[in-house]
Amino acid sequence: MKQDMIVILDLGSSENTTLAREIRALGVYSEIHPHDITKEELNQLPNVKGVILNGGEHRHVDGKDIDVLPEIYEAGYPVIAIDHALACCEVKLSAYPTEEQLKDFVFATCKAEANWNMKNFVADQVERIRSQVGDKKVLLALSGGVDSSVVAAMLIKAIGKQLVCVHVNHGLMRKGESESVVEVFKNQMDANLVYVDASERFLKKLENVDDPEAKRKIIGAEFIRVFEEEARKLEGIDFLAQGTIYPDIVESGTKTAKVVKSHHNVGGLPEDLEFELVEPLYYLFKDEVRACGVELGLPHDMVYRQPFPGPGLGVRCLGAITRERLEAVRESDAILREEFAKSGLDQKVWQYFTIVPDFKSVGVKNNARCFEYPVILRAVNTIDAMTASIEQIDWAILEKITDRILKEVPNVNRVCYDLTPKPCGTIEWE
Ligand SMILES: Nc1ncnc2c1ncn2[C@@H]1O[C@H](COP(=O)(O)OP(=O)(O)OP(=O)(O)O)[C@@H](O)[C@H]1O
Repeated sequence: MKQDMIVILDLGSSENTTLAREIRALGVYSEIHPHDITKEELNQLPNVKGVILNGGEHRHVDGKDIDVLPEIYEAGYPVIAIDHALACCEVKLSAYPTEEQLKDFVFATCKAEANWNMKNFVADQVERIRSQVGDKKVLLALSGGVDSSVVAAMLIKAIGKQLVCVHVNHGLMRKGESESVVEVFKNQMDANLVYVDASERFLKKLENVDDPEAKRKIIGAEFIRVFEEEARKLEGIDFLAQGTIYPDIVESGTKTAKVVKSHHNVGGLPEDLEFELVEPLYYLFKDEVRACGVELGLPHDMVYRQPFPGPGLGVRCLGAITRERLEAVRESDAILREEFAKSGLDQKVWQYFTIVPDFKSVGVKNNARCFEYPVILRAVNTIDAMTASIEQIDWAILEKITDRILKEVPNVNRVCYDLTPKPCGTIEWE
């Protein structure tokens, strides 16, 4: 293993991730572990140089104060405590450490080296994956999104053709998206890729369904069904890889934090399909996942793309999905993305897309009355997706996009710009 590690033990602080990130910012790898980790478990973690007992406002759990096991102090590592007056170590800080205090502990006391970088992380993960998997096969659901793409690239590097990727085209992908998964993974990286075109099947299931929640449920359940069918066709698979990332774990609730939301990746597979999990991005934050993707040689567009909802364009084709309107969403979205890239807005705006509602309005085209759909543009900025503000797009760019959509997208005769911030409008319309 190439990187030194500082272990943070979670004793109810709400700043565990902030602390982990600050230590990583010093160039030293850091992981958060539960307060009741045993000495043996701690000793099994690679290259531990020091331990931080991170106390805080949630230390009182189920009527009593939680604490680390006394044996932790005998594990042979330097220990520092934050906001934990009863800790049995020399250095006890009453409040969150300053940068100087942190540096002093990490470098002077623990003698950790600043050797945390993506090159070393990838090298360590490749080694871990090889020893976990041996000569067995691993299955991965590859959406083409950032997380599963980086997992795929990592596993291809570690075990090559022992990885089987399954990409499901549910017909709700953006223009060119499934094609780019095939191009990058099958053609360029020579991966073992199973491409399933299930568009017809999804569209059939979604016919006449106009309730947004019902649409999302059908898409999710159908995805699991298709993936399960493919998994059953394959033989001798022992592992399932997932793009679980650190915020998924932290948000799912540690032993002291209240559950923010439960997160399942490719959850929902039947229990008789028993796989052991491979999760090589488990300890990475989103920006680190992107940096890891770059290190693994993935195209910039794939790694820095904007977030895309699981149900895809299905929630932007409002109401009951029709092929006609789905095409209008896909084509207008492609134009919007192209024009944003040309003007550099793609580097600035967090998320931008188009929506096509299920009603028509009157217009005039080629001197004749027409009755067609509107396209709604949305471009928002946010830090945490809890609130969002509207991007003030240059008028000339809006006009150019409008002009192109009206000329190039069939069945559309009107373009609108959504000026609603969140709250009260959510980012997506459904
Ligand atoms: N069309 C698809 N084909 C194959 N796998 C998929 C597809 N859609 C989703 N998945 C799998 O389900 C996981 C969760 O999907 P979700 O839409 O929540 O994206 P995510 O957590 O942002 O991950 P990603 O960035 O990889 O899309 C993905 O990481 C991927 O493994």
